[in-house]
Amino acid sequence: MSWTLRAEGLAKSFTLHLQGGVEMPVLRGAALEVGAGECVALSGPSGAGKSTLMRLLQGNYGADAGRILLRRSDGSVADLAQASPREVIALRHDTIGHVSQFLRVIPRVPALEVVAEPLTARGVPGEEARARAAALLHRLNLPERLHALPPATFSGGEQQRVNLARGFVAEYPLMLLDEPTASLDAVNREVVIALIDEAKARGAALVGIFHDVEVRHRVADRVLEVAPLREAA
Ligand SMILES: Nc1ncnc2c1ncn2[C@@H]1O[C@H](COP(=O)(O)OP(=O)(O)OP(=O)(O)O)[C@@H](O)[C@H]1O
Repeated sequence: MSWTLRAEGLAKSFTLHLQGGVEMPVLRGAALEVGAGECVALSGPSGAGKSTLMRLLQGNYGADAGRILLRRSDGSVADLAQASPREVIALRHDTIGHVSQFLRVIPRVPALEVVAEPLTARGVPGEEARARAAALLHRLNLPERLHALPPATFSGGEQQRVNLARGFVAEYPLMLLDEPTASLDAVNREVVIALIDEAKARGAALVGIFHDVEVRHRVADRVLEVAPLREAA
């Protein structure tokens, strides 16, 4: 199986300015390879560095050392760890899909537009993009009356479903899922499990943090243990 994500030798420390600039290492020599159609779950105790690793894979944090190789849909390979801010934005546009627990949106943009945006940004005509966005929102049981409203006032679970629809509406080679079912009821949790299975079937590589053990068990092909550094040392 060919890899879509290959990260190696990743290191990340934080500088604690409130404690006299002391350096706190969180990751050292972290490595992860994920193939097309595979889902890897990050596990490990609270504070071990799972979210930090996810942020590195998303290009939110710069790595102190290491490589994050990504295979784009045209077969070319990019190193996210060496990418310029402009290249990071381009990779998020066409290669890295992301679903976080919390929705960050531009104020006053309706939910339907929030979900359709990754498609229109790729050149899909507006009407088709909105139709695909609406179909996904329906599948996630978001009431139609909410589609035209900005999600700022939505409940936690409604916002999470908008976030999920935005993440799954376009076909990214790599999907990063940070607690994608945290605020969902059992019915919508099943929808998310089906969306993950479909993404795997079309050849996406997925990395997720799933605190819901049943969800993790059902979607993950492998579990990567992230061990706390100070205990590991
Ligand atoms: N921006 C930051 N500045 C300083 N320290 C940070 C920062 N982000 C994370 N840390 C620290 O790095 C360590 C790892 O945090 P991280 O959020 O990656 O853990 P986690 O495994 O995702 O934990 P949880 O399961 O509780 O979400 C923690 O000790 C945390 O306090």
